[in-house]
Amino acid sequence: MNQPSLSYDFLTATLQDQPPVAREWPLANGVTARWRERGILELVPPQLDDHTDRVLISCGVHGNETAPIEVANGILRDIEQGRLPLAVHLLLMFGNPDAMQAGERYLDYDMNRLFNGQHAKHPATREAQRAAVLENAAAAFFEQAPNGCQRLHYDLHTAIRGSVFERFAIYPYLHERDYNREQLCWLESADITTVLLHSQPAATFTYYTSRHCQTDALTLELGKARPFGQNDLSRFEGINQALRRLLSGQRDPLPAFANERFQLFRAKYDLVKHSDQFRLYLHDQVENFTLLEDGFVIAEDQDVRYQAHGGNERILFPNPKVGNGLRAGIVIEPVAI
Ligand SMILES: O=C(O)CCC(=O)N[C@@H](CCC(=O)O)C(=O)O
Ligand SMILES: [Zn+2]
Repeated sequence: MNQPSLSYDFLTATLQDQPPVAREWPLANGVTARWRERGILELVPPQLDDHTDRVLISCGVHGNETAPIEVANGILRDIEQGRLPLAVHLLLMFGNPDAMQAGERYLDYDMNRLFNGQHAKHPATREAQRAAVLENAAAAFFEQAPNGCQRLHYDLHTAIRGSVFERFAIYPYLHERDYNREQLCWLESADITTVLLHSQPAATFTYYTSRHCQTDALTLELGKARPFGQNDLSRFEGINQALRRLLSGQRDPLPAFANERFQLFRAKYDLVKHSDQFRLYLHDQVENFTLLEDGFVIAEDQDVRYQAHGGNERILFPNPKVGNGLRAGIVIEPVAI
């Protein structure tokens, strides 16, 4: 890749594993680009001080979730060409380039189950090595953040199934920290009002940066996963415009948080696939957030039976094809904060 043509070429260069000729080069409007690793680019704004916010945008952690990659790449192109000013310190990551190239969720192991140190348990997989690279790059980026600045991480995904609520966010488990209502209102400005609040630590990228880099981190599920070129990007305009406002320093005042404007859910428990005997009693067309009738047997695995209670529970990410020991779905219930 040569210096002057960054944006679309950065995606192409990432896919083809071609590093740029220089590690640092200037873009329009006084922005500096720094190549960190394959698929990891830091953009330094022209005005940098102790209050400049740090924003990590990651996408392609699952290689077949292409719409967020196209959105991020469009933003990158507009910063490069001077159509979008940059007012934050930005780290952009294309998560799993080899899986993106192959059009697959992952090659050896689901990378979003390998953060928070879990990569050490699967050292032979390509995703473990990449997860360690992403963790280190994120940690280095946020370690250098001055005390007074906001640390934000948005990990952009699309889901395997259709969804009762087309777009939703996932808040990683916060331990003793409280939910950031401003972040929830920012989501609303991106047309996302459905949020799952996780109830336990996880090996996801957002849990890692939230816990270890003190970020306000959210996994965003922005629609259904489709191959490159087959996305209707008009359905992603909410997040596209919200990210552009954030990056360019347009901070319009947001209305105060109120539970009534959101559909909030908490994760009650995971359906875990313990063995090859795991049977899921939901057909492939069942959408995310489908209500589960009281008493319905959701899944069975040898002597374990997962059964719905109360009629208020819903199912999220049901997937019987995951590896043994992994989450094959989440049972959730409504909550207010
Ligand atoms: O559609 C699916 O079944 C999975 C979509 C997806 O990749 N979701 C993320 C959610 C991460 C989280 O629970 O915080 C994942 O499964 O990694
Ligand atoms: Zn995903």
